Amino acid sequence: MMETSTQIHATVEQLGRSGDGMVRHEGRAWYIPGTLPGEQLHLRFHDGEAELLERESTSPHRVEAPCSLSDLCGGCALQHMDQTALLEWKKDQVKRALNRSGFTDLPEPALYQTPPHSRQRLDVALQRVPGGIILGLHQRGGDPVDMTECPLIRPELLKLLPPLRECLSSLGALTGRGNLAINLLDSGPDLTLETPAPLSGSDREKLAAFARDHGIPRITWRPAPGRVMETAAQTGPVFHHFGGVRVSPPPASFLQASQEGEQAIREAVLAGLPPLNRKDRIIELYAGCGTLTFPLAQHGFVQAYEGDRAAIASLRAATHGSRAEGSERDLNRQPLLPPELNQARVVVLDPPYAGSGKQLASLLRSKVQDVVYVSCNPAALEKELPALKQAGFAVLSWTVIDQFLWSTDVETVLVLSRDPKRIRKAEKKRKG
Ligand SMILES: C[S@@+](CC[C@H](N)C(=O)[O-])C[C@H]1O[C@@H](n2cnc3c(N)ncnc32)[C@H](O)[C@@H]1O
Repeated sequence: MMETSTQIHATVEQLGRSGDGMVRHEGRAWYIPGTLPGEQLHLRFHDGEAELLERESTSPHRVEAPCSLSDLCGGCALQHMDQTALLEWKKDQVKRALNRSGFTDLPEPALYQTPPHSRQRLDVALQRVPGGIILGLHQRGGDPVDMTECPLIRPELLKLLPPLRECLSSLGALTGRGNLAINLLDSGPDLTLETPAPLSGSDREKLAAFARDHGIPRITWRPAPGRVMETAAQTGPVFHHFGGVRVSPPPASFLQASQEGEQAIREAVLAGLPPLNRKDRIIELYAGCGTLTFPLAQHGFVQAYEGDRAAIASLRAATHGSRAEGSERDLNRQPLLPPELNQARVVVLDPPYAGSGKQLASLLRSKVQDVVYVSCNPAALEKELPALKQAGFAVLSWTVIDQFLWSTDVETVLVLSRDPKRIRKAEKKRKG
């Protein structure tokens, strides 16, 4: 059978959720990587696929990618877009989610963008290849790309990569594919390594020597995520500070992507609290190991809930002398119920990427008037916002934080209230 192909000229209408330019052809949307809104494209459609033959015009927001790996590495989808336009696009995504959910009369948002070289968390794939290993992020749907440069990560992490590559390539346990998570903590880089085979005695010696030589307090090993971990090397205490409180995060624990992003989130959350007495209760849901708990504890008594056993154990161990307590709870299976939530003057929630599901439904049935919602996914937010609107909440303020520079991810802090007095006050301030 003869294959048919069609050629067209089309203009990119908008960016899709993955950051690819969207054009319409024969009633359907097609997504073309590396293109920007307003750009004119010459395309060929062949076998159900769109091929970019030529970009015939250039968006004023197009810039040269700061990284020579940008076409290959799947870590960044939008390095070819200037940072101001990128932040504006992220803001528009959140605004659309709010508007579609019925929140139309909105205050101006606060915007924040983290600078390059600020990422403090890195999760890289490892792959044994002839003569060594590849250490880097996956191409879109493909093999990892060796991270020989990266404009995202902190310089300390970048500097660590060449000796790390050398050390890991000498490990017998890395027989095929593996993974490495690095959290840059106050105590130094905390490494969690996954390899297909168990570590041998000689592997452990190499890791211990690497930890000693490079100021790494801890290297942990596990066969796969969720499996039992063991300490492969420990040269000193592991710690990090949240709101001035010293916490000992578990291996591969959740940490905000950058210190700057964490600060922006923290400031937006604290600024969104209603007036509080020190005795007032703040219920914090999805607390991790205490990023927001300890700063919140300076404003009220915090009851923090978290499902990850190791994370909540580290939070609880740090609560001594602070005005916070932590409880382990799977908030999907056992959401906090309205009578429990009603004890709170304000609820702060920072759910995972998928959103807060049943927990939000229970929150909306409670009498809680004030909520600060931290979201890392506008799509999940869009699913949950209509119920908040229906339950009588208004958006008092919203902050869009681009802490995942050059990716499509967006962090948002929404300050919501259904307290008529607080809503009126916010409106008065906004309009007058
Ligand atoms: C986006 S992180 C926020 C953590 C913390 N607020 C911070 O800023 O570091 C989401 C947290 O939700 C926790 N989590 C995910 N699913 C959960 C569940 N079903 N019940 C309770 N916690 C859960 C994760 O372990 C993670 O710590």
